[in-house]
Amino acid sequence: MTDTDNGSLAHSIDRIVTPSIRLTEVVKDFGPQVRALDGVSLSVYPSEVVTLLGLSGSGKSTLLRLLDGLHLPSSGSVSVLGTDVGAARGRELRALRRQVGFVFQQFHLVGSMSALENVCTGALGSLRGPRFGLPTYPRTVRLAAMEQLDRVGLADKAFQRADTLSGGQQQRVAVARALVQKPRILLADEPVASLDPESSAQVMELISRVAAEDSLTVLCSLHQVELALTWGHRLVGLRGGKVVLDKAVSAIDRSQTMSIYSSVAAAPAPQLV
Ligand SMILES: Nc1ncnc2c1ncn2[C@@H]1O[C@H](COP(=O)(O)OP(=O)(O)OP(=O)(O)O)[C@@H](O)[C@H]1O
Repeated sequence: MTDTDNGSLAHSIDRIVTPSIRLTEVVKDFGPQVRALDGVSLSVYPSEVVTLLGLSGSGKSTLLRLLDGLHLPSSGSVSVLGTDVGAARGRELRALRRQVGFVFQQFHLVGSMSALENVCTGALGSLRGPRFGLPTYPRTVRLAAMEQLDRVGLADKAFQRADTLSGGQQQRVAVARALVQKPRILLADEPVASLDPESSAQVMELISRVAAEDSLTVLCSLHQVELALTWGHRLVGLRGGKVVLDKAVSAIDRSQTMSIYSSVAAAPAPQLV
């Protein structure tokens, strides 16, 4: 067994289960100087929680942004829920994005809005026109938002301004906002990087719990090996834009995670092309 056996096994599994996410030989260049992803092939299956580890600049955010159409691949293909993301435009891309929730390191809440209104904004993709204030959202959306806030343990903070909440609470609001759109996939880009260890564990426990309850496929980038081993089903390591580790957490020997971080000098990140 090698450190990327999951990658080769994926070809066999793909014939039986359709992956929620499939990257095939994806290269992403930013101009002629920077190759952020260098031939990445990866399949993520329904209800899997996969964590992405890698040094700063190894390509984690780039990979996640390709899945939502925020970046286009330079070559190779990116398929999400059966849609070719690189080719999708307009209505098809909007329909795909409604099924993909995104949680960011910096929460991206509107500080002057209440927690509840921030959660309601998660439904904007399926509403017509802009909304100005909580009462302008349909009652069904407000109720669904309240339900998600309750689920993340923050019903009592519903009418509190987002910028008065702690970092951990703000991230839980951001998770509720992603959930209100009823996604099938949840992408999380270093969701706990700005949080203390206790809040980090709470947010990871929350993501893991809602993933199980809603059968979500999760791809989550992290910097902490320990969190990846505790909350993920599978760990994918990126170094210099390449997959260097792809294994079920249950099969990982902790020392293998060093392959993601070792030989830093030899890992050209970013690579010059
Ligand atoms: N929009 C962009 N324009 C130019 N270069 C970019 C852009 N986005 C990312 N890069 C470069 O691509 C490489 C991979 O960046 P990326 O943000 O994906 O890494 P990362 O693993 O998410 O890093 P971090 O852990 O610091 O967030 C880096 O060299 C980065 O500078």
